[in-house]
Amino acid sequence: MRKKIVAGNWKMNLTLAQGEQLINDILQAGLKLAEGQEVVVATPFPYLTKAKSLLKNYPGFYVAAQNCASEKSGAYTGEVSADMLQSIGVDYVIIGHSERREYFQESNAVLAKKVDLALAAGIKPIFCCGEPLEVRQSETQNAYVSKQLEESLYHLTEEQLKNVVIAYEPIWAIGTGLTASAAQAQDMHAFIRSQIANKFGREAALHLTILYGGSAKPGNAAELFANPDVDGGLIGGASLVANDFVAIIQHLG
Ligand SMILES: O=C(CO)COP(=O)(O)O
Repeated sequence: MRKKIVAGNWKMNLTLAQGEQLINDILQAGLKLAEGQEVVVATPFPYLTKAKSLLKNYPGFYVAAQNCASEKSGAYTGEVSADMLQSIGVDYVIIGHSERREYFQESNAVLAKKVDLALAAGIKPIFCCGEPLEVRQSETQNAYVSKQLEESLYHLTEEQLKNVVIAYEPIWAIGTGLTASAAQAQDMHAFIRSQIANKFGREAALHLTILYGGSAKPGNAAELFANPDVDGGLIGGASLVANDFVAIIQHLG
């Protein structure tokens, strides 16, 4: 069966000391992860090594970067490559978060290159997709998301896709307190799975972990995770509070 994942995206928050405290508080909760369940913490780049060393003796706990470069190496001042992330033991990398798409003009084509470099380095991409409010209001979200998948993932082989996680994050629900309803999440996740089945086959689609992100919190996680095509969450704000993050993980079931 496919993996169930709760991933915390810290974004550009916390000092190293605060991040360390947060991880220690999460570990203190003594979570018992069931077979196939994973917890991922996506920290800022400078904390990844520390996060990895704190989590390395805890089976089922992994670290993620929040981005990687779209080039392999070379004169790209300020960039961090997938190979560098691999060399410090990073397990996952978030690719195509809507904040990167919006503020750093990351196109579907650039994201396809990042996905390729991450996979080549042995790091699993958490590929984000999701529509802005006006697209949802015009009820064209399926076509919008489908194009994101097509242009960044459809060049992969079925074998490569096995190492990709998809996160559906409707932009209108990110940091707004507005959550997609359980039915809206399920509808989109089922749609994404059907698109993947059409392109890569039924087996690949059944194996694919699809996370929901956007104002997920302890109070709505159970309802969201109860849907057959929602395999966990990518959590922003609530991942910065140990008790909330732990409560969300517990709702994985
Ligand atoms: O962007 C998100 C996770 O990547 C979601 O953020 P919030 O949970 O703060 O809405």
